[in-house]
Amino acid sequence: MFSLNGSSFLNNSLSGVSRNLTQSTQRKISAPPMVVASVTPNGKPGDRNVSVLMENTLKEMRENAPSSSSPSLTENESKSTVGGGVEDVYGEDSATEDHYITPWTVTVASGYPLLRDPHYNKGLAFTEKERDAHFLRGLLPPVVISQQLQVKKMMHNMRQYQVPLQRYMAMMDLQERNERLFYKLLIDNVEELLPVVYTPTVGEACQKYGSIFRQPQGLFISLKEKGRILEVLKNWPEKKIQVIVVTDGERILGLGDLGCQGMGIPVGKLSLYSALGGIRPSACLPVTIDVGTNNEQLLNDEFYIGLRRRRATGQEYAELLHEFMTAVKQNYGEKVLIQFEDFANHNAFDLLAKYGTTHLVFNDDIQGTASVVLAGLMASLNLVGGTLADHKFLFLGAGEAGTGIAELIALEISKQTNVPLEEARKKIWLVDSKGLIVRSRMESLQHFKRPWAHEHEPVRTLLDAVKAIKPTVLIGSSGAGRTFTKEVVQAMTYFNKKPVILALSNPTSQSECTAEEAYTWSEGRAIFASGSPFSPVEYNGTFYASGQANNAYIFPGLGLGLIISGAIRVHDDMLLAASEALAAQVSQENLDKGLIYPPFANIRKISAQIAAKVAAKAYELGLATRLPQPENLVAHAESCMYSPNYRNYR
Ligand SMILES: O=C([O-])CC(=O)C(=O)O
Ligand SMILES: [Mg+2]
Repeated sequence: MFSLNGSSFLNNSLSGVSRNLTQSTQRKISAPPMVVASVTPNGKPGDRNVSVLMENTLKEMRENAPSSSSPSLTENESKSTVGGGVEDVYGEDSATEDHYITPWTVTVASGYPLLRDPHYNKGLAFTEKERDAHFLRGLLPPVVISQQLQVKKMMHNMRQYQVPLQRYMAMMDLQERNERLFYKLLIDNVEELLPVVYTPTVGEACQKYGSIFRQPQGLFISLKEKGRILEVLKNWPEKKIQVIVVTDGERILGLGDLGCQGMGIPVGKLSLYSALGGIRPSACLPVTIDVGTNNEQLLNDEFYIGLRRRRATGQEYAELLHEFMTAVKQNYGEKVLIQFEDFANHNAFDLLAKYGTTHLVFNDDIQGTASVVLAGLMASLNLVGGTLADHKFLFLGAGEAGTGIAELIALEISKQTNVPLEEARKKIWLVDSKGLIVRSRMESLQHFKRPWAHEHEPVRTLLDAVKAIKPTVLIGSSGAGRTFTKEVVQAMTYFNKKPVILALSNPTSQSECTAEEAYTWSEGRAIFASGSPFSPVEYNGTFYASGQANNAYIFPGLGLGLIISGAIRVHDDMLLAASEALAAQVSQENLDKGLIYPPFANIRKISAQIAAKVAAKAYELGLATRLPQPENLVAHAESCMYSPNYRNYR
């Protein structure tokens, strides 16, 4: 299939389309196939610029309303006016005869376009036979090497770069050049490369997205596309989409409003869906909704890639989002998973509540983070003792992550102890920018904070809240760095033999404290994990390794579980199931090192376990549509996972 980002294909190979067709006909081969936009009604064979052609066609479609443009029919001729029909990849069945459709055709990639197609390119790993069969002779140097050697070489090259952003760019270039090699590299070197394609480096990449921009990745839907979002979705070259990660860029990690440049996040999350969760890359669609930005620096940046206006709000915002959500379901059906990512609080909760009942959606920052933190807490009980209900939790930050985690902990406590949810919530306290959330503040609180307003006198600072509440677990989720001060960590250590301290905010610059600070200030007693990775720390001659409490442990497996069961809704019990599955993967050996998360090196196995538990829950709740339920869900999940190994071409 051609890649939109593979401008290479569009630019280099349209003259090659007819050649491809001829060659493939002559040779009667069928792999690797490519979808090409062939001649449109108003185009000529061999026209180079398909996007212009398609643009014209679409323009024409818009100008000619269906009834006025339809050819006149005689009395006897009947035409279909109902766009229903059986589901087909190209949408012909669902278009009435009045509608224009895109005349997609399938052909076989060979020669130069094959080398430029990231889905099928293997570079120097094309075999002699493939070089003959696919007209590659002379287009490559004589040597034939294995994918393994390509990985070795790429890793060697990657390690030459000192600057993380250069590594990020090298990885993105590889993704655009040779997709399987990109995934092979990422899967085989996940611990080394996760911080490159994902947190923390992706944060810097988003901040500088405009200046490092080379090729578009993902789908950009801006206010300019209002009224035409369905058309925009149809421009995407892949027809079978299973997961969409969408952001509006308003709260990128803890970095704030990065507008359209937030695209790095959906792209990064989806590369993890494939590498960590085994979802086929072609089934993943990154989307950024551009409603403007309130980031003055970006508005004044000559390299900014987004709409140069302030953010749309209210009805204008809601309408664009609604059109998007409707178009997605219309185009991809009921079972496409939509992950909301890095929306600001004021939209995140409302979008989740609004679409949670009509679409297969979840919010990664509210629910994915909650699930990963709950898993870490469950595992930490092996080190600190007691049950969840025996502990007292204090949060700094009462936004998506804070309240999402708090609610999932309360739900689990309520299930374990049979106390009402309201009772379970009383073990959990939250501090926001105005201090401890208490009953006397109720009137002025945003709705998502209200369940946490317990009876207590006002407390202004985090340190005073630690002293007043005496929590056993301290969780940072405010997006503000350096807020777990020495005094705060020392107070936690004063009240607890082994204080559990989670500094969740991302990227590293926004972390509430560093691993080194946590271990030093607690004199090596803290059970510490953080959203962004930290290297092991030496304190008093002992090495302390900390886990990464990042939703990257959860969403790939959760997504896989939803997809293999054909789930149509996300249920909180699935998040609890995911937490239990992840916690069960923490070995005694991990715990002995103070780790409350398993190493990322085993993540595909872990994702399969999570997927199996999530799928089992979907079946149990009657939310699964893929029937019958496979007997061994773990084996089934593993068998469904995408492998990046090169395929052999006929
Ligand atoms: O992206 C990450 O590393 C975790 C996350 O969702 C966030 O910080 O918003
Ligand atoms: Mg996020």
